[in-house]
Amino acid sequence: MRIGIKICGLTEPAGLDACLEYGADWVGFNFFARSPRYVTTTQAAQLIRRIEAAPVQPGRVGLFVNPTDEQIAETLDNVSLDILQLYTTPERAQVIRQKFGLPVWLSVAVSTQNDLPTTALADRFVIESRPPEGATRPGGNGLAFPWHLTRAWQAPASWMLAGGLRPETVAQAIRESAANAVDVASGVESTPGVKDPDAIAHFIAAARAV
Ligand SMILES: O=C(O)c1ccccc1NCC(=O)[C@H](O)[C@H](O)COP(=O)(O)O
Repeated sequence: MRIGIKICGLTEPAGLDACLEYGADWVGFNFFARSPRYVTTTQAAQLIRRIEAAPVQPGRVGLFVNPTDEQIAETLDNVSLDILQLYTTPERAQVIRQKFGLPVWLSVAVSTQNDLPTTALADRFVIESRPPEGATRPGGNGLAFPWHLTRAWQAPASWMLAGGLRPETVAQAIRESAANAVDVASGVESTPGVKDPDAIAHFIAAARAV
C-alpha cells in the first residue's frame, strides 16, 4: 500500500522545495492568522508558482478555521487551491462544499473512540488529537492521540492521521492506526513555522517504507 503524505503549514521556498523533491502528495497552506504557519494569500500564491513549475505536482490544500464565505472567496480569488481543509462543523463544511465546489476535508478532534465520525460528512476526515486545554489553535499542536483508537473504526469516508507525528514515529503510527495517509506540521520543523528539509525527507522515507 502506498501511504499518502501531506505536509502542512508551508511558509517558505526551502520547505516547499523539499516536499516537491521527496514527493509529498499534498501540501497545506495555513490561512489561520494566529498560527505560526500563517501565510497571506500573496505568500501562498508565490509558493504555488513553484508547484506549478514542478514536473510532479502535489495537491494544494488550504486550511481554514471557522472561515466566513468571504474569507474563502477572497482566498480562492488569489490562490489556486485544490482542496479546502476546514475546522468547522460538519453542517457548515457541507455548505462550503456546495458553495465553492471544491473537495472538503474536515478536521475531527479525537481523544476517545466516540469522537470518530460515523457518517460521510466530508470528502475526507483529518483525524487528529483534541487540542489541550487552553490551546490557542485547534491543530498543529504537536500532540498525538492513542493511535490504536482508529484500528477497529469503520471509517465512513477516506481519512488521514494527524497530530504529533514525527519522522521517528510515523511508521509506528501507521502500523498502530492502520491509516493509509498521514499529515504533519510541527514534526518536520526546525522552529515553529519553518520547515526542515531533512526532516521532511526522513518523514516521507519513513512513511513510505511501512
Ligand atoms: O498548524 C497550525 O498552527 C494550525 C493552526 C490551526 C489549525 C490547524 C493547524 N494545523 C493543522 C495541521 O497542520 C495538521 O493538520 C495537524 O494538526 C498536524 O499538526 P502537528 O501536530 O503539528 O503535526
